[in-house]
Amino acid sequence: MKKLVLATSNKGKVREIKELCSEYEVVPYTDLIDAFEIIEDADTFQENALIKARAVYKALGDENAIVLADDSGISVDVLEGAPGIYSARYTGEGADDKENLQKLMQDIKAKGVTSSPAHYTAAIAIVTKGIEKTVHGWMHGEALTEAKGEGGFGYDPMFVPLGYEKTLGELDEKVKKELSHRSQALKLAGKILKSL
Ligand SMILES: O=c1nc[nH]c2c1ncn2[C@H]1C[C@H](O)[C@@H](COP(=O)(O)OP(=O)(O)OP(=O)(O)O)O1
Ligand SMILES: [Mg+2]
Repeated sequence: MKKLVLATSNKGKVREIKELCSEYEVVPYTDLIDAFEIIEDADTFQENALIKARAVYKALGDENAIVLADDSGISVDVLEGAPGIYSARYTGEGADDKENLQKLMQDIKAKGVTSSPAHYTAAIAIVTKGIEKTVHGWMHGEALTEAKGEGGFGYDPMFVPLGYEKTLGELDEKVKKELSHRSQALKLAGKILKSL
């Protein structure tokens, strides 16, 4: 079984990527080396995913390692696409998921609406010997001003996927597994991984 090293410290991502890449041995990099800070200072999901994958590839010091990074976030139409690449830092550096979720609901409410069209983006970067590739996936839907359910992570309790009436916090995890930005991007990443 080919080993994929994940350049992430987000447990929700690790859980989902393990589920979605079951034909690989998926290992978070922190199982192999000490966690270190990676500054995600680019302007796009794509570049930030590459920054993470390159940093971990270099730190591992194993040229045959295959490293996969995910940079993702939610963009809300009524907020002109915010928080976008700043989703993890919406309430500041070191913010937690709950604080970010509360702020996003408040900011939508402050626009005088109770929901807004929104979408998640995931950029996946794959870095290995002589190769750097990126792909994207999206999930469209509606961002609510009310959090419902405990499923998923991050902004999922306030996000209703297009075609559904419940949030990702409430829906069976199979729905997210099928539809998510991450699963769409990983389907494409799978084609790259097969060619390695
Ligand atoms: O499926 C998702 N369901 C809910 N929320 C999500 C999802 N996907 C991304 N998000 C949110 C969480 C975080 O606020 C930001 C990702 O930020 P992002 O920098 O890519 O990840 P992170 O800092 O948590 O971990 P790391 O950089 O180590 O991979 O978007
Ligand atoms: Mg991050």
